[in-house]
Amino acid sequence: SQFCDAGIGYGESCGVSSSSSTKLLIKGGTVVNAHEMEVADVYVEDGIIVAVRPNIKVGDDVTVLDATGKFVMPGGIDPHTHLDMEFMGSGTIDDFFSGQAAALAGGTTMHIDFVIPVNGSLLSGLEAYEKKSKKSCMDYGFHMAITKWDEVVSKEMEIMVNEKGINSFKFFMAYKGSFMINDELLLQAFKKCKSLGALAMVHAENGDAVYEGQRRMIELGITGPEGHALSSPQWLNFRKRLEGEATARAIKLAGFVNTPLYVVHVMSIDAMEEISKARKSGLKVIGEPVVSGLVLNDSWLWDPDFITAAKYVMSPPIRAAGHGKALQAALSMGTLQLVGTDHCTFNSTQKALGIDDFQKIPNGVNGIEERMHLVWDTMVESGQISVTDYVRVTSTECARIFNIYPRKGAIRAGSDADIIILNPNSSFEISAKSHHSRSDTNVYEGWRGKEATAPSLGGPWWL
Ligand SMILES: NC(=O)NCCC(=O)O
Ligand SMILES: [Zn+2]
Repeated sequence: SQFCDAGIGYGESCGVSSSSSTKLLIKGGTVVNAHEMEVADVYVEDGIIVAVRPNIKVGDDVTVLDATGKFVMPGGIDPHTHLDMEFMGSGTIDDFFSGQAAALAGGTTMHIDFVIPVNGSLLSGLEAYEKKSKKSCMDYGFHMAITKWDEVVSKEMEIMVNEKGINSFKFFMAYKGSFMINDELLLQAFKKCKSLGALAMVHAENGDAVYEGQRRMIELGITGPEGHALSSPQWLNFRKRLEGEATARAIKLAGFVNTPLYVVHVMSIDAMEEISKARKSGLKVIGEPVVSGLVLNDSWLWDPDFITAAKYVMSPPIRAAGHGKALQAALSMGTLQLVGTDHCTFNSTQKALGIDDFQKIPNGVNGIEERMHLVWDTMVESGQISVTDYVRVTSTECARIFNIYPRKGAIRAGSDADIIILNPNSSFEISAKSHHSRSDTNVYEGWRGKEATAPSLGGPWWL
């Protein structure tokens, strides 16, 4: 699975400097010698784990040769990213190289990106992404975003599944006038997923009502980023309810077709409760919170400085304080299953497109570099989940859902040597000045993260 020269050491091929704590465990994914075999815990040859000390467990203190690293874990897998996507007319600032450098620096060793069709064509979209991903320096996979629905798209889905190995499709119930498809089409799309054995994913918001609410905000003279959260004059922050409504609708339609459903970027209590109800009733529904939804709150959208407020604009919107805590609790109880990022960055100049009208602010926030750190601090250090659960929600669950396990998501003989070492006793300050993303802002500016290192063996995960 190596795009990069196997002789390259940890992270270096993406310009991510490695810390001394990993140097000797795996050197360039290849080094194993007799002396090291006696004292190391995990032995690697050509990027594959060939042996693991018996009984080694996640969270054990490990012998990392010549190092002080503490916890050894399978590399993180980010189930939901947007690198190099053209979104609402403005290309994201991170491409496969910078976005992946950011991922590796933060301990995520594989990501699954959304291919955006070109003029609705899945094949053209994939072709474009295959070209872009030549700049790749770590393992990746693809989901396909579906931005319109017709017979051609339906046929192309067959090609995606049968010939291209892409078997998860994201449908947009929001972004009226661009990506959104209505219920009639969504039902057909779910039926198609069912017939192909593919996984249907949804961006769940009531796009018609969000559109209407946004227009009302503009009529009321609310043109700033706070209008993004407040898209209805009836109730403050009514928009979160529209996420719950759409989540329930998608669940019911998928249930009607009897096909599993994956809800991406679950941001509100309302949506989470719908997922919880569905799972209790036996429906196959997976809920993915993203880091921004777990740890941030919408107060930033009221910041008087436009550039500060605009960097927090994403959809569904970051919610009022309280939603994040509830999503954390749901993650700890297994109501929500895994943590993604929806990493989709725009720099200040791009965000400034919406200076007079919040509807024109490109939607998206960073997170791929911060995911492992912030989930650790928020969930493990606070005592909400164990170290083992941390591995599950950041790595193993994703590998299982997307059929990558046990090649990824485990430290065992035969698995890829995507290993990270996290030192909970050493931390650093997150900042746009030092992060690896190309964005000139960071929504976690000033937060702290724990030191982690990751190898950088890259390429499509299936090679
Ligand atoms: N989430 C977001 O605001 N940006 C990326 C596009 C999407 O997934 O909705
Ligand atoms: Zn989305």
